[in-house]
Amino acid sequence: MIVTLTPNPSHDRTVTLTSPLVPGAVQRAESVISQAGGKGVNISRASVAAGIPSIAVLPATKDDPFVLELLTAGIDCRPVHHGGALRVNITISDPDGTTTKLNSPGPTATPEMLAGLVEMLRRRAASADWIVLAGSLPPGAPVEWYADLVAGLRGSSARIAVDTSDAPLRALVERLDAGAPHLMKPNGEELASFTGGDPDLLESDPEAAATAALTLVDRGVDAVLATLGPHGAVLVTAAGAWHATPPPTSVVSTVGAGDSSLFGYLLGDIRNRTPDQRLALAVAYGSAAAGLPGTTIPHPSQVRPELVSVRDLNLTLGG
Ligand SMILES: O=P(O)(O)OC[C@@]1(O)O[C@H](CO)[C@@H](O)[C@@H]1O
Repeated sequence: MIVTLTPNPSHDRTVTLTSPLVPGAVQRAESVISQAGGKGVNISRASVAAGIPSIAVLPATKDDPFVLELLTAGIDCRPVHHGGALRVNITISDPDGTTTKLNSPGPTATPEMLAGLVEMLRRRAASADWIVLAGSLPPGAPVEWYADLVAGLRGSSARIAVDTSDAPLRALVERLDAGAPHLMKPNGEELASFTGGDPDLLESDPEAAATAALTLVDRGVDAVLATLGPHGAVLVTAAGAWHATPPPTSVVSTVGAGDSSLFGYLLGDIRNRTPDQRLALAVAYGSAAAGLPGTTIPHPSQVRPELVSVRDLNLTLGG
């Protein structure tokens, strides 16, 4: 069972263009689609599609069409009451797969809503293999909210994964000594945000990304899955470091690729796969997602781990 928390879910609206986006121009869209999204929601979708039970915890009113969309898709969605209207995030998809994303701040969180989310997670923790805390925090949530949540959940039997960015990520990294998650999934830019490295270098150089990820492992994180866009991903644990290269992919929309990768890793873990096999599943899930429109999350039948090549980085560990 995977329990996901999406404290700032979004209606993902994807505008598909027939010619590349030109800032300042009037352009006609080929199509516009809307999907209930947010990082944890996407992971719950992938999980249910793969036959792994999942609960999606998020703030919303019970009768919000967002909640109804998820329930209709077979996702066990547990909304915690929040009066504010959910945000709309816009994706502009160019014909060559270039993805431009405009993410809104979302409604302001109240202390009651935040406490309700924590309580809902605590109640579900005992039955979960993994609890995934994912995405941005809504306005009004303290930046150290995830860090506190990880420290509070560490006593439960579930393992904890975190995928966030910006100030909440930096606050979590600052406070790893008070309680580290079992898994973190930064991308190159996020690694750079707390190591001070060059984001482009970290995305394109797997050895550099693995060295940056190792700083988290040295501070108590069991595994770091660093997704590197077209350059695949690296996995770093106390036992080793691996890099996986994706198969050639015709990119349609990169939205949800990172969430799909994170789910692929969790799926491999739940199925007791070796670390390199988990990494191959993560990269296969990510590239399958990149080949699908908008925030569409792949079904296992679309995922080809056998086309992913994995190499051992032979990183010097524990030094
Ligand atoms: O603004 P956040 O919470 O960081 O990210 C939100 C978001 O971009 O993440 C998902 C893709 O990973 C989308 O479904 C959603 O729009």
